[in-house]
Amino acid sequence: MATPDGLTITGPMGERYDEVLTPRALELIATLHRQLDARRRELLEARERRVAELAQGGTLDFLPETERIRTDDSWRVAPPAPGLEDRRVEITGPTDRKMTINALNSGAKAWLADHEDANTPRWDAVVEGQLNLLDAINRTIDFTAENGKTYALKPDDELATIIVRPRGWHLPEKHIQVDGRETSGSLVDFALYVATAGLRQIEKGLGPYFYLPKMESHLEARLWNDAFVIAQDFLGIPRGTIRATVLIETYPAAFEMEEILYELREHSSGLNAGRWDYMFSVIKSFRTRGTDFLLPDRNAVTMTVPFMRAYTELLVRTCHKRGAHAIGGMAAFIPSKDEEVNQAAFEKVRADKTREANDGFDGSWVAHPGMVELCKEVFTSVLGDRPNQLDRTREDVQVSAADLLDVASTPGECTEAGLRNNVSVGIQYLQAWLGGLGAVGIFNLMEDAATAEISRSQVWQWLHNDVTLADTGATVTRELVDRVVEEEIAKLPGDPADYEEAKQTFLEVAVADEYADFLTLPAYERMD
Ligand SMILES: CC(=O)SCCNC(=O)CCNC(=O)[C@H](O)C(C)(C)COP(=O)(O)OP(=O)(O)OC[C@H]1O[C@@H](n2cnc3c(N)ncnc32)[C@H](O)[C@@H]1OP(=O)(O)O
Ligand SMILES: O=CC(=O)O
Ligand SMILES: [Mg+2]
Repeated sequence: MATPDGLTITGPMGERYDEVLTPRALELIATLHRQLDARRRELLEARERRVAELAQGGTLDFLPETERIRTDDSWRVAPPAPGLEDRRVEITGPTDRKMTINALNSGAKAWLADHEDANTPRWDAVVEGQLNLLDAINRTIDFTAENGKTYALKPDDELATIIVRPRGWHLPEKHIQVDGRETSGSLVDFALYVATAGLRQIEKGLGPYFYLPKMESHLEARLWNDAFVIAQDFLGIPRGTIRATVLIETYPAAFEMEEILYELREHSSGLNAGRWDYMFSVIKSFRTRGTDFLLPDRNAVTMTVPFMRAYTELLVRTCHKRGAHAIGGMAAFIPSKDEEVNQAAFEKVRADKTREANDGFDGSWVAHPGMVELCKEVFTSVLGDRPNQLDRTREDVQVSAADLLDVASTPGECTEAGLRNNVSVGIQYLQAWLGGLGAVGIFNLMEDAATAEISRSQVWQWLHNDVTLADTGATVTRELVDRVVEEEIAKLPGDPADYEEAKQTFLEVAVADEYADFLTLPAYERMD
């Protein structure tokens, strides 16, 4: 197929790929790459410099140089765009054909169509996920399962609004190169959607809407804003048509929430509390700083511990001060066939959503269609007929940098049970990811790239800080981790040899002295 000068596609061309890899979409990728990729790389280097400063005893704080933005009460973000006024329940999930139909039909107000945490960015998933979105928007999507069950969309007015989550700034797309360099996964996912299905959304009275993941600073938000302006001008659509909700899911970003809204204000549709990546980022940011930033077993860190509470309270306060939606995070419990486990899962999700609704969030996330009604019911009990509670400005909330940094007072212990859970989840997740599944249920919980990052980072942190386990009194050493890895693999179904690739990837990201920034980076290298 014809491609713009300097752009090469190294991935195979499957059936109908030309409907997504259109000349216009490819031209946009080349334009965005040439104008923005050098800055993207500089911003990734700035992340490395910050990590080095933190390792040398530095800290995180609100930025003095942007104080003017925080104290200027005059600015607001754009009013909610069509289809985004009422977001009391949003479902998330990957963009394969069946899940696309199920998510759109689920009764949720919005669907986060995921190219990030819940997705394995294989070339076929990258392109076919976009094709599925195009078919859904054109209402030509259908699906027949192997068991003969057929799937079709409900009428348009019953479908969730589509919000696409492109990959984070750190992820490359090796199958599309411009001027001999691999491109940014973020810009590829963004351009392919906005130049195809996203444009169709405008014709339908909606718009190309996005969730922006894993940002670490307002300068990264500025880069996205510039991408939006370039794309809107390129496509001849008015500025402000594109809308984006930013996930506040890194530790540094929690100190720049207001600045992030400001950078994107013309295109902003709010902030989301991405709790799992946030926890991962807390571990990652201070991983070499001994016990001051040591989290207990992953499952003991709830949303009510002081540092997590400070983060969500500040998020609601910041959003509503600026007229932006505040969207809650993911309770990882999913329905189970075991009635007792199922009941506990529903109770925990109800408690989580009730806390969020009472705190002022305008809506929240669920991972499974079976949880949609529950979340809707909880938020409706607080919102009633109002589409949101933007009027709850939460002026009572006062959160300091010290509150956000107060990890030390988190109750709980580091245990061998926690170590075993982290090892088993990490290996099982990587096994699924390398096989093309970016989200899976493990031990009755939804696991995705964010939750798996917590597991492998905890193992790294405990190992590299000589942590003593409360239940056994043992110190976490390389020998102990190696033994636990073998024992946990032996408990999994099938031949232990089948897990070799996942095991090696896990060891690379959980024990190697050089900490990998993201587990998906070495995993992506291994994928083909
Ligand atoms: C940290 C974060 O970023 S959270 C956001 C990213 N993570 C996610 O989006 C995870 C989303 N959830 C999922 O992917 C899935 O729920 C899983 C993988 C955890 C479990 O999926 P399954 O094992 O298929 O669960 P289960 O068998 O109970 O599913 C029942 C039905 O619901 C469907 N379903 C389950 N979850 C979803 C979903 N999120 N979206 C659409 N449909 C779904 C299944 O396709 C299945 O459909 P069927 O009955 O027509 O065959
Ligand atoms: O993307 C969401 C998260 O919790 O991570
Ligand atoms: Mg995340």
